[in-house]
Amino acid sequence: MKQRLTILGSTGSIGTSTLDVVARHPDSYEVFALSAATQVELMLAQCAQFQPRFAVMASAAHARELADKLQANGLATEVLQAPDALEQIAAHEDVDAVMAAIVGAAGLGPCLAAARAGKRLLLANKEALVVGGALFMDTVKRHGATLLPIDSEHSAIFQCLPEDRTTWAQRVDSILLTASGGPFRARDPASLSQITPEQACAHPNFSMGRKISVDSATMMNKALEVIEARWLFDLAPERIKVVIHPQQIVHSMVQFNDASILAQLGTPDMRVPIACGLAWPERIESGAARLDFSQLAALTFEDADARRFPGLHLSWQALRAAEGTTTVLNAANEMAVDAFLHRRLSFDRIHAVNLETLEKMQLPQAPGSLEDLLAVDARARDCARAAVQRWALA
Ligand SMILES: NC(=O)C1=CN([C@@H]2O[C@H](COP(=O)(O)OP(=O)(O)OC[C@H]3O[C@@H](n4cnc5c(N)ncnc54)[C@H](OP(=O)(O)O)[C@@H]3O)[C@@H](O)[C@H]2O)C=CC1
Ligand SMILES: CC(=O)[C@@H](O)[C@H](O)COP(=O)(O)O
Ligand SMILES: [Mn+2]
Repeated sequence: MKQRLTILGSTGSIGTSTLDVVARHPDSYEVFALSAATQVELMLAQCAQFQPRFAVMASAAHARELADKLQANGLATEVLQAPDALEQIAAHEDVDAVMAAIVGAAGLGPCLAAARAGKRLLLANKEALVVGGALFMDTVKRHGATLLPIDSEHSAIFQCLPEDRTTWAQRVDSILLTASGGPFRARDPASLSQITPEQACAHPNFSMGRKISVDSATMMNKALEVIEARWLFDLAPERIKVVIHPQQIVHSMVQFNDASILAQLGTPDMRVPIACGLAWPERIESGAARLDFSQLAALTFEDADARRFPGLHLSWQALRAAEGTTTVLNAANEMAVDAFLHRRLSFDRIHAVNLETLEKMQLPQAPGSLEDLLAVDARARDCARAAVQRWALA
């Protein structure tokens, strides 16, 4: 029986890598539904190749445009419109697994819908878990969903941890998330105000979407990954460490209480964690190049300089603060990065917007529901929008 897949965000970097792996295994996987925001032409091409039952677009206009093109090409895929349709294709009774590859908090609703339906949830969309936190993990557990990390560091940790989750806490001292340090790791911090979106999106090892690429450059990606790891592996923040490893051959490590360290290595190619998530506990061909140790110059490791990467430490700070603070941090960062990408804010002020939003946002009570979380997210975005305007003019 083939695994029937919904791919949320199929036209993005993770989405297209997922379809690359799926196309290598036509006897094991079939595409049930795809989703995108605005890329109609790419979605049309994906529908022609994989013939999904449904395709979802973010707006009525893009949905109509896709429907017309599908009809003109004699393709039977039915077009639906987000946001309701995203939850529909994530939870559909004819779906076995959902690849969560939408960028940002926008992916939280469909992720929770997949979890409530007890699906195999392949999570790349780290912001959904950063915002959802305890509610996300409780929903997975309560409905018997299977949550598999796709983020390369968290996939590495998952591959190194013992299968028996009940004994992790006693055997694991800490986990070490590796980080590239981004494209400006060795650059003079005084010159960061001049950085352009194109420079910030030039990641040293991976070709990724624009938002995560900027996050890697500020190391806010690693801050989000610390929060993601806290929830995925139920670890206290102080047991989650970060080490800069520019080559990104070691994708992260687990430090056990007998001083052993287990690590997962490989070429920096997202098709490896994607294949791992699709096939787990089996393994399938990912298409990634094999690591040739004779060609490896050196594997180096260094501390993350708090001066150069002030955003990284906001993760542990937010995890120790009032519940909902990580939702505020994520919302502020999404707004600041979007302003930077649209040239309304300089690169070196992304952190200032995040800091100011955290300082100004009051959290009277813990957000206990999705509605509460979305309300905190919306208020934080309003607060961050004002901070962007202030810092853009300063
Ligand atoms: N890229 C990578 O290597 C890695 C990515 N991740 C995580 O995976 C997620 C996806 O990243 P990536 O693939 O790089 O992102 P991209 O920006 O490349 O793709 C995002 C996808 O989501 C769609 N989308 C964007 N906004 C919305 C919205 N508001 N509602 C519905 N769909 C939307 C896009 O549609 P459209 O194409 O039409 O704009 C696209 O299909 C992120 O959370 C990222 O942090 C984690 C590890 C590595
Ligand atoms: C491929 C992946 O998982 C990204 O999160 C990438 O690792 C970015 O890494 P840095 O944030 O360490 O540059
Ligand atoms: Mn990562």
